[in-house]
Amino acid sequence: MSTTIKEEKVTASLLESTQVVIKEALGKLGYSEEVFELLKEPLRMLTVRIPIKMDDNSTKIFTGYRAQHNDAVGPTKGGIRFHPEVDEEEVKALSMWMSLKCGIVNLPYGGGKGGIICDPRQMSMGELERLSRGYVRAISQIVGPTKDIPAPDVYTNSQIMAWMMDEYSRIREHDSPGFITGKPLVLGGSHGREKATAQGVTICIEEAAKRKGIELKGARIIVQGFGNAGSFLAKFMHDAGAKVIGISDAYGAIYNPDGLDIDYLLDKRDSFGTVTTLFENKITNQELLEQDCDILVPAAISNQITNENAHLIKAQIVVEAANGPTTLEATKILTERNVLLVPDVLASSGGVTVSYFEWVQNNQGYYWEDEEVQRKLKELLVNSFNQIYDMAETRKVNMRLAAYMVGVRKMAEASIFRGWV
Ligand SMILES: NC(=O)C1=CN([C@@H]2O[C@H](COP(=O)(O)OP(=O)(O)OC[C@H]3O[C@@H](n4cnc5c(N)ncnc54)[C@H](O)[C@@H]3O)[C@@H](O)[C@H]2O)C=CC1
Ligand SMILES: O=C(O)CCC(=O)C(=O)O
Repeated sequence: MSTTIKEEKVTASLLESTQVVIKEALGKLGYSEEVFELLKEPLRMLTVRIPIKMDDNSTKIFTGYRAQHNDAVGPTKGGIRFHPEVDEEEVKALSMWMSLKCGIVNLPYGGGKGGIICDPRQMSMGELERLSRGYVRAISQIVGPTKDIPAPDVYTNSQIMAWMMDEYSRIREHDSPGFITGKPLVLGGSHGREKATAQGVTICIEEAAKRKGIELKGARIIVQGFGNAGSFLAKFMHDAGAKVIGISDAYGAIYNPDGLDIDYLLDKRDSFGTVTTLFENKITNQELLEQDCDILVPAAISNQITNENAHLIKAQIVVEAANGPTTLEATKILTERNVLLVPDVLASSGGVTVSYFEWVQNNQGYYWEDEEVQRKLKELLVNSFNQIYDMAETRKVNMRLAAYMVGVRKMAEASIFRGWV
């Protein structure tokens, strides 16, 4: 019972704190209160109940959501999360962050996000397939290549995207690769999508390190989370000559000041990003965040750096690969302590950027080489980083507020031009 109350409190504050920063950003840019009223919540939120036949022949009803924040700029876009702690308020906040990411990288989208309350680690492949297909049937009226385009997020992957694409194509009675991104290459996926989030984080780390005068080669890095975002990032940092001294997953953290054997860990991790269960000598996720390092990358879940531990963070640079890992109070504390915080809506925008490239390729029916994807991604993210860093300097605001100011502008302008406010 007490866990439920705590979870509700935490997720409600994710939405509220997003609203606080959006309001401040719009105010700084001179937009009216009506614009805030429009943008403070998603335009649409669908709740669905999905009955699934389980392997033991029982029927289980799963609850899922799809939020569409604002489609003034274009169709909405954003991932689908399969996690036991998914809830409505969190999905709303996640859809709003997607709008900001698309604004920051200047993609022709608004933000969307979906989630199902479930624990895929406890489900068979058959159950997962039926749940993925059931979710698509339940939301099919409001999604589509020109309406709302889903993608992977926590505990979903290219196989789940493939089932969902197949189900949508059957409903519409024509092949619809542009309905969803993050697909396997053979089904119209893009080169580079799997590693895109980590690639974007890497670009942000490189830029932030330059600003802080830190040499990446030899820099000590801690990464919380060893899934899609965290594990690729650990590999990229290791390959760049940095020393990855700590990583974690949902079951704990491992730490070695001399550096971890990243290739071994990558080889041993499972498809849910679990690897620490193989080790006895562990520390907790919270202890990991407080270890001495140069660069800290939260790449797992929200609300990890709070007013309780922000003053204990030793890193000079914090780059948010996860959505919402740092609370507003903690953002203030880190900024006052002169830690360079690269906010989620910028740092994790590499995923949706390459998802956009995938959708463009699906629409054209013409596919790009990996190098082209890498070049275009780098160009966009370096430009976005510079824009936000300069905004923070010239307007004397923290990096999160600067990112919201850059991210919200196009959506506000498009809503005004459409005559919505
Ligand atoms: N996959 C993508 O393209 C994108 C992901 N993100 C964000 O990055 C973060 C990680 O996502 P993915 O790597 O895709 O997920 P994933 O499902 O591949 O991996 C999740 C990782 O987080 C760990 N984890 C789960 N619960 C945890 C807990 N309570 N404490 C510590 N670790 C925990 C898991 O063990 C696993 O290592 C999420 O916040 C997600 O929203 C952001 C942008 C794009
Ligand atoms: O790739 C996408 O479209 C969305 C990725 C996502 O859900 C995120 O950036 O949080």
